[in-house]
Amino acid sequence: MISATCVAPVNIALIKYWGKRHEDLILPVNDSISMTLSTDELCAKTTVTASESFETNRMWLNGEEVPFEGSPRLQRCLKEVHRLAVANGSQKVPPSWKIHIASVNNFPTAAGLASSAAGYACLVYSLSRLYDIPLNEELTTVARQGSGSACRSLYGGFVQWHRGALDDGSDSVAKQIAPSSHWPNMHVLILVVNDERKKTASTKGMQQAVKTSQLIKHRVDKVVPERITQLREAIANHDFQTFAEITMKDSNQFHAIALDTFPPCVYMNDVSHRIVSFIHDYNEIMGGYHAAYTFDAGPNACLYVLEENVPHLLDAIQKVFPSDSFDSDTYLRGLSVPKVDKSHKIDPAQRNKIDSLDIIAKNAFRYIIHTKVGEGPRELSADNSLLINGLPLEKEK
Ligand SMILES: Nc1ncnc2c1ncn2[C@@H]1O[C@H](COP(=O)(O)OP(=O)(O)OP(=O)(O)O)[C@@H](O)[C@H]1O
Ligand SMILES: C[C@@](O)(CCOP(=O)(O)OP(=O)(O)O)CC(=O)O
Repeated sequence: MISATCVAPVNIALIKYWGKRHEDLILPVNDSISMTLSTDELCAKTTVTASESFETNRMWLNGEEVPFEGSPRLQRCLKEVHRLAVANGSQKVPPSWKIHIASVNNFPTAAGLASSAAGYACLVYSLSRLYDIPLNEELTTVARQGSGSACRSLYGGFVQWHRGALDDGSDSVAKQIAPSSHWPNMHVLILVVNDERKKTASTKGMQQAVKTSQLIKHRVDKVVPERITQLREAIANHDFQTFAEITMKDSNQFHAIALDTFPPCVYMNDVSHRIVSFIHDYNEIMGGYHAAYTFDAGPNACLYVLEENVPHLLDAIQKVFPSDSFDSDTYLRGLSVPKVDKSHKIDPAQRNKIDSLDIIAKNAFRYIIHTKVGEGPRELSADNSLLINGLPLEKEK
């Protein structure tokens, strides 16, 4: 019996992947760029065990067994790992051995916080450790076939998923643009919006967009290629102004395409739109971009902000979106935030303008996660295993 246990990060796209040119191979219609978030705050953790004595492949997600054979995406990932093991001459795991997988997310699953990206990246990375396959571009093509955005979570820092041109998808790979150490003060606040409404799953939503949206063609042919070049340059130059503008415009365009889909897909809600409007007001008061929003296929906002501006932004958020739980231990999660004091050199005129902003909504967020740019997946020691003798910890007892 052999095992590997790993953690993998969430990534949030700055230029969105939306639309496939091949459903099964998960080949996108456009390139995308994301930032990987630190695993200290958000991560998937997975143990994979292979044994001669296992009769079937099995998987447990957050403690509950999920049908392995009923999931074509899981099966495709395993099949691809087997193929790479042969190609790399790795004989660590005999091909006839079945595997057991246990995975947990330290944040809500399927709540629009990119659990599928962290989850499939973690699965594929753990399998690569088990089968002794190197982490390289080819491995990103395997994660891509679990969930498209997962290929970007195999690297830390800033990552580009190249759409590729080949029919077999072998050139549709993720590559790191810059490591997390390149822009270490790039922080993120995730505003988890109070909303239990069910969304249209990303897979379905983008399928409908490709079929029915007329705007998506213009985005793919014209807008994204220009933005990719500009954003790469902005990242290289630590140019937060261009970074922020492209990020916000691309989020808006993605949601415009979702609305241009027929029937339309509505992912943002009223609170999301109020956050957008607040960030524009805030940036105007500050005389430049101090924060940039982006929204995935759900109402939660992800705000990019430089570390030195976090306390002031959070202070302003609490002014306009006051929460009764602000001082509770569970409202502000993740990295600690120093209180705003005199060391935050804010022009008194700006201070006054922020202070005079009206309350927009009370108790609009369930909680806020403060995190930052982070590293790619990593292997943990055996004492972190989620499986004992091939069964999840609690089932074994
Ligand atoms: N740790 C994990 N290991 C393996 N698969 C996972 C893991 N976490 C989530 N998944 C898969 O991802 C699915 C959830 O993906 P879904 O796209 O619905 O939500 P999300 O990724 O949280 O949100 P979004 O894609 O909108 O950001 C789960 O049903 C499961 O199949
Ligand atoms: C809005 C997005 O988060 C869409 C992510 O879509 P998925 O990667 O979840 O879709 P599938 O490939 O069908 O599994 C934008 C992005 O991450 O680029």
